[in-house]
Amino acid sequence: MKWTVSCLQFDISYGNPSENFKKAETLIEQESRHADVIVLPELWTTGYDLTRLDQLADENGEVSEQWLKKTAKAYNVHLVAGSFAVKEGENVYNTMYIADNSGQIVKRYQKAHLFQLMDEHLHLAAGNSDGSFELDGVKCAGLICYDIRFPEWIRKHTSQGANVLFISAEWPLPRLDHWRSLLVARAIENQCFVAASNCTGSNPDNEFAGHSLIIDPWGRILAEGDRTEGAVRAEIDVSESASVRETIPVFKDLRRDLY
Ligand SMILES: O=C(O)CCC(=O)C(=O)O
Repeated sequence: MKWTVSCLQFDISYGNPSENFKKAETLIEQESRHADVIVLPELWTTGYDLTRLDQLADENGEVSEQWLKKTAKAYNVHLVAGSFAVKEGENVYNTMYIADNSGQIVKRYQKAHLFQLMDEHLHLAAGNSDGSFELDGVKCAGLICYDIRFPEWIRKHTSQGANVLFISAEWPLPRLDHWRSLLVARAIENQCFVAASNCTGSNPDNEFAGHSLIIDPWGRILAEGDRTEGAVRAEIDVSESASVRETIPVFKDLRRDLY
């Protein structure tokens, strides 16, 4: 399977979902002329407006899901739609949605690792299930930002067969070097594609790094953004993941008896 994958990066308007929906839809409309799969950043409708998240969060994901189904179908594109603040009962979850190009929602993943440095644990609840899904018969996983610092969590998904990892983030500029190194490492050690979308711009507390990345299973960077808004796009041949896994059989050589 060959896909053209586009990671969108943009400056999120803080606490302003209607503005962000407009911006995302303009970019999706443009990029859907080229891409089979479009990836969006983390919490892109609200930004990190955590103290107001209780009011801004989407009750049971109703608005997000409706928007997603309509948009994926209208532009005939698979959407790894980044994450949304979704309220369920008393809790707000940092929730990623994936829809296929017919407008069906194929996955909902709630961020498992909350980032204490940005107070996520004070405003959000952590998810307890994994991010594995399939698109066009390709095994994939969708994970969020801080999750990439947990190689065991990523390995769980690639051990289940994921050949493509999609990452949505609001990764701050001061740790841009970590972002790049961790993503390249996750691609090399898991012998899979990584397509990672990160927002640009800033909010009252942070500047964000942009630098969305698409990396192949050998760890080569196929496309990388800078800090300007737009799309970072590359064609990927998903079968390359299996051939790298044959060349260096890391998964066969895992010592599951030792660790
Ligand atoms: O791990 C990091 O340095 C950044 C993580 C982060 O910003 C997040 O998970 O939202």
